[in-house]
Amino acid sequence: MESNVVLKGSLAFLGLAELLQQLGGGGSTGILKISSSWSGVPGYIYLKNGNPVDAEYGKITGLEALNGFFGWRKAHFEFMEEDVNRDPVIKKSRMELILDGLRLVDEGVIPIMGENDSDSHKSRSGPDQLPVLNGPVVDYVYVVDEEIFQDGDEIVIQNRFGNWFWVILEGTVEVVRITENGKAPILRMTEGAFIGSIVSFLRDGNVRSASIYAVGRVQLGVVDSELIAREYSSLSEMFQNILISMDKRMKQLTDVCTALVLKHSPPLSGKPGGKRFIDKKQNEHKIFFITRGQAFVYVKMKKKYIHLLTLGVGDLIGRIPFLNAAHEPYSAHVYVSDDIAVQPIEASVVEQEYEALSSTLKNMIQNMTNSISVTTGRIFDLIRSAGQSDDAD
Ligand SMILES: Nc1ncnc2c1ncn2[C@@H]1O[C@@H]2COP(=O)(O)O[C@H]2[C@H]1O
Repeated sequence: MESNVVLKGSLAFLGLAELLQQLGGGGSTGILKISSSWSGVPGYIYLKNGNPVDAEYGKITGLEALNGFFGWRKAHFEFMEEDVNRDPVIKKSRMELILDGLRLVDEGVIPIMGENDSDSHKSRSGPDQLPVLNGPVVDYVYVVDEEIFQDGDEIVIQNRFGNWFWVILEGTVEVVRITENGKAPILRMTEGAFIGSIVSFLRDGNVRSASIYAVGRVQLGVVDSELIAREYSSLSEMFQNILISMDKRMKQLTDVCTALVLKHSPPLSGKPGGKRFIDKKQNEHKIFFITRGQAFVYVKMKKKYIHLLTLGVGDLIGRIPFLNAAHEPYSAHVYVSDDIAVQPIEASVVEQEYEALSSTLKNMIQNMTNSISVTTGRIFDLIRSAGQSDDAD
């Protein structure tokens, strides 16, 4: 019974949001059991390939049960790796679940269990505490060389050219955006995470979008980029465009995160312009490429709209179910310019192509979606902590 427990600890140290990110990054399948002395019965979250598919708390199941767990602070967890044969009752992406769960706690919709109110923000990773991005077990088949870096070494230098990749074999690195206003630490990455932009093959020279430093001793595996480049060039144009658009999303999020860390240009608030394009009921399961005009992705927090992304021609609107990388439709609102024109995409066609990829390329794509998810989580934490001083209004 005890042998398949692969991770256990306290939610007071590792909040549920961070725990779900970690299990998600590793693509874990199994059951997360949460126990608290404040509750008579334990709760369960069922994960398949890193995504919560169902949850149970007594007679409460699905999304309602899962949301409630965001309010559990003085609780212990155990993750048991095993097959999960449940229909996916929870349809939202991991990122949407985390963002919504935290928002519902902030808004007081989900009560905090086992803690007095003044402590309620403490256990979540604070604005100065960097989230950590991990990855699945490393597949050594595509590792052609190994490199060692010591604490503080600069592994990647922002704005330099470079289009090779590493996978982290051991240790932790920190991603830092350098600007004229100062250095903005964005997040940390550890075992299994990839370093390097996935779309770098497309350009003559990939300009590094951030600097990366070793935190302690780090061992990196150099990824066989020729192998990846060959596979990448065999992808359909549509699939390549999806990856390019996801990479753009990640870079824009890193811009927003940087501005928040450096406390420059507070994120735009107020009612967005343009017309509403996508919401929970309408277009829920649809995906589109923009063929003309622009789309603006906003999240609503504490009655304010925060402008996260500007999407243009060739970009994707909507969520590809297995990719887990979009904020809309559940956690974000999309507004569009008057001249917008879009072309629908069939998710099943994209999925077929994805399923045929090598596990390495799949891992690299998942790494990008995890980066989007973790960076968004950090943005929300920064906004929340900045917003706490506004709460009095
Ligand atoms: N927000 C982010 N989340 C995760 N990794 C990032 C983020 N921003 C930059 N990086 C990493 O930092 C690297 C800098 O060089 P590249 O642009 O080639 O690829 C980038 C990514 O690997």
